[in-house]
Amino acid sequence: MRNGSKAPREPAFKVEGLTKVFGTGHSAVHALRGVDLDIPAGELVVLLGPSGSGKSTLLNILGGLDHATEGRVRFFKEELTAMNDAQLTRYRRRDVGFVFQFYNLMPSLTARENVELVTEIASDPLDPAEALALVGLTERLDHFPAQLSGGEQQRVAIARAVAKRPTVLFCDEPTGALDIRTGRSVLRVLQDVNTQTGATVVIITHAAATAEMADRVIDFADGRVREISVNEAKVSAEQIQW
Ligand SMILES: Nc1ncnc2c1ncn2[C@@H]1O[C@H](COP(=O)(O)OP(=O)(O)OP(=O)(O)O)[C@@H](O)[C@H]1O
Repeated sequence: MRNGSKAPREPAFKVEGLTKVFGTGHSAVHALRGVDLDIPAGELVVLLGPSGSGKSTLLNILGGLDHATEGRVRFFKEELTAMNDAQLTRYRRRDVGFVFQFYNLMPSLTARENVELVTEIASDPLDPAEALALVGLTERLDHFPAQLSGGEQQRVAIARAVAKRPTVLFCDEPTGALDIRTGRSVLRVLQDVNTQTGATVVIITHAAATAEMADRVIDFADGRVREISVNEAKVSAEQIQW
């Protein structure tokens, strides 16, 4: 049995009949067409699927950045789809970290200061140096983004996202701008965040091999879940075969 003798994990997210339509009439785009899925708390989940299949739309709704057209999303005991904008903002601030393909660091601030932007407004944050140690950047605390490689900048962005101790970390193409070796080191950091902080980590990627390190792989096609597979023998990021 997966997870040894442990009981199945409680769902962090329970998604039922989720649809999202952008626009109306002839120009309507059906980005999600009735999605049902569970994301168990503490798992590392990879979302795969062709361009335009609805992955980012799902992530944006789960992350409280966008509203569903129909259907329900439950986050533990709370219903995200019943929240107003103020409640969604509170949910994002308290529970959610985001990592995107481009790092969005402030160029005039050091690595430590970029992380401090978040820790200064979070309620029970990690120390910025501790967050940067978690991503292996202890030696780079006082470097500016221009003095860091792409992979290092992405690791600062991950430190910034995890410094507020999010319950869930959403990553949209986190290795999309990186070469294979650097991408692998960033995936390793996401794996460490998952195991060391217990955060649920959801990664969108076009690199199908990333699925090898996931607990669960959700394959999208045309706004629907095509397949969900549980990975019985996940590997560490270094062992991924590209
Ligand atoms: N704000 C928007 N307005 C109109 N259509 C949108 C909007 N956002 C997304 N779409 C459309 O919804 C569909 C799903 O897009 P989405 O970005 O979720 O796909 P994706 O699987 O994440 O693609 P990619 O891998 O290229 O990022 C696409 O047809 C897209 O053009």
